Amino acid sequence: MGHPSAARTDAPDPVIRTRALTKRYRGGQLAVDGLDLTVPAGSVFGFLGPNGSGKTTTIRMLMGLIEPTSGSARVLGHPMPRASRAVLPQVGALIEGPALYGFLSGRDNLLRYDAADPTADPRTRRARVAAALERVGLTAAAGKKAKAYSLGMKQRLGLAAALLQPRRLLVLDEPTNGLDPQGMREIRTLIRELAADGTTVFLSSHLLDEIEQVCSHAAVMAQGRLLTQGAVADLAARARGRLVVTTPDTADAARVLKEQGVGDVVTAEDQVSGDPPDRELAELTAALVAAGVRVRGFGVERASLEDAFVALTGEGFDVAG
Ligand SMILES: Nc1ncnc2c1ncn2[C@@H]1O[C@H](COP(=O)(O)OP(=O)(O)OP(=O)(O)O)[C@@H](O)[C@H]1O
Repeated sequence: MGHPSAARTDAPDPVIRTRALTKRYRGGQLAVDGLDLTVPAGSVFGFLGPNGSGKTTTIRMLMGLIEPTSGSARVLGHPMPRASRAVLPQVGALIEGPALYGFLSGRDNLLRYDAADPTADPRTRRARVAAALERVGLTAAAGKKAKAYSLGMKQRLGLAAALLQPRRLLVLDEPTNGLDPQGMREIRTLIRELAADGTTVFLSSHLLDEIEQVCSHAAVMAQGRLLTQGAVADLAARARGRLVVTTPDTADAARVLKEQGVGDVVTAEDQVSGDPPDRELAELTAALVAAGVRVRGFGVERASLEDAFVALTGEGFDVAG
């Protein structure tokens, strides 16, 4: 610290960094509130939050589509929206569903899209379109009219449009929204492949399990504010797992666990669970056995990202919508 020129030679600059980024819409709605986001290079970064938590508003600010009310955003090291013209050609974006012409084939949609891009080389257009179609698995369907495409195929065509040029960053807003499980799997596989090629992927989602499946890093939003961010493994590990005792003697077990300092003891059928105390678990089993509790199972269940979310907010993750 204190030596900016030396700092530059350290870890690569984050691909996205925001400082106190805030957006208040004209109607007065505070959609994003003092957001400090850091997206490391090479990550698959999940931007997680229930509907209305400010994800799309943040993405629109990052892409220079709307001005922040206050605070700042840097993408690929440059300030947005000021450096949009330098930054956006290096960013592939899929926001609010791809804009497609239904009467054109998938291939012709991409040719047209590429022709509208002043930075795209017309001499390599056909080859780049063919490569992008191949990349998303649409080569066989390339001649079909886009209106005949399934939602999943349309979404893949949108991704192909984002991949017509080499990109350092892909920004995908709810890329699996509305897709059936098969379509979701296809998009997730594609995201993993793109990340393996070294592209940083920033994707928003309201699905916890999606983030756990594809992302290396995540940020959790609620009501416009950042609750936490970091490596997915660390986020889950930060939430302590639940101690679970399986026994026919649930009332006795619950009493003993409380006496032993276990918090938040909950009984459900033949199981009693609670927050594990900071002490030797063997002492707990000994106390249970000494009290005559028949212990059929005893262990600490690994915490999931959902546990971490619940621990942070004190409420469940709303996956509705
Ligand atoms: N153009 C707008 N004018 C006024 N308020 C808006 C506008 N766009 C979004 N909002 C409000 O800002 C808040 C955040 O919305 P935003 O779309 O960013 O959330 P989100 O997390 O992306 O949710 P979703 O997944 O539903 O898109 C919401 O309360 C929303 O109603």
